[in-house]
Amino acid sequence: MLGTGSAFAKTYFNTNALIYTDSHTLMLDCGTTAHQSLHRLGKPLSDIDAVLISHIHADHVGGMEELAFRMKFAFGRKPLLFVPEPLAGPLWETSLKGGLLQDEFAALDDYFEVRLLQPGVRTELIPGLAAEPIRTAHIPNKISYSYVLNDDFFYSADLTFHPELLRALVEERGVRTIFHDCQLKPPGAVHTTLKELESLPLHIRERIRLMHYDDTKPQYEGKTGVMTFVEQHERYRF
Ligand SMILES: Nc1ccn([C@@H]2O[C@@H]3COP(=O)(O)O[C@H]3[C@H]2O)c(=O)n1
Ligand SMILES: [Zn+2]
Ligand SMILES: [Zn+2]
Repeated sequence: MLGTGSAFAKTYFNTNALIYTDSHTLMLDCGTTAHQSLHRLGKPLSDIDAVLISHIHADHVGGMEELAFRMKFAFGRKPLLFVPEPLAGPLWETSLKGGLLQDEFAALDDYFEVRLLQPGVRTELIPGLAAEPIRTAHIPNKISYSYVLNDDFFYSADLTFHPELLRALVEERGVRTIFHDCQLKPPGAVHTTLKELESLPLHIRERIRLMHYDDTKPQYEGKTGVMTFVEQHERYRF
């Protein structure tokens, strides 16, 4: 995990991840703190082959301009950009265009090898990594996706509580691990609260790990039962 913090956490980097396969490295969300986190890890940006985006908030896409510029002008290449089709237009028009537009560079594919994903469709992104975007509720009328990775790992990104989805993932689809955003103190508003997650049955809770938490997280350590915290700069196998 490049980070496990909430959007405004100061002691944790943004909840972004590096996913390693045998041959590639993919970044899952590239927020404002992503490059600082990579630097802290001693991980060169040139090691990144691909990026996958969940939604347009700075803690998830705020590092995309730096990624695009450095890849293009420092390394002379275009990383793969996997993005659900409905998000591709808004990603350029409402987020990246302001910084990246210059005469001859006027679209996402001037900076990235763009691969459009279809919501609800499982696609192999790179050898050994398949992703299915699931449109999930975060902020009313905001396009936002969670991902099922390799059929048995669910990454919520930012999600308001959706117990039926979690139940279906576990009971019908055999998802074994859920990395879920967790707002420690209510109200959740645009995220899922710890209290909401604690209301789930044990067989679901025991698959959940908590991420996207605020700076008060140390006060909750050891108090979240079977749902333990995901830690930044730790590696997890799935
Ligand atoms: N309607 C909204 C919109 C945003 N927010 C806060 O801003 C953050 C943006 O990044 P996030 O990780 O989605 O978390 C959001 C809320 O903290 C919020 O609390 N209510
Ligand atoms: Zn967020
Ligand atoms: Zn968000």
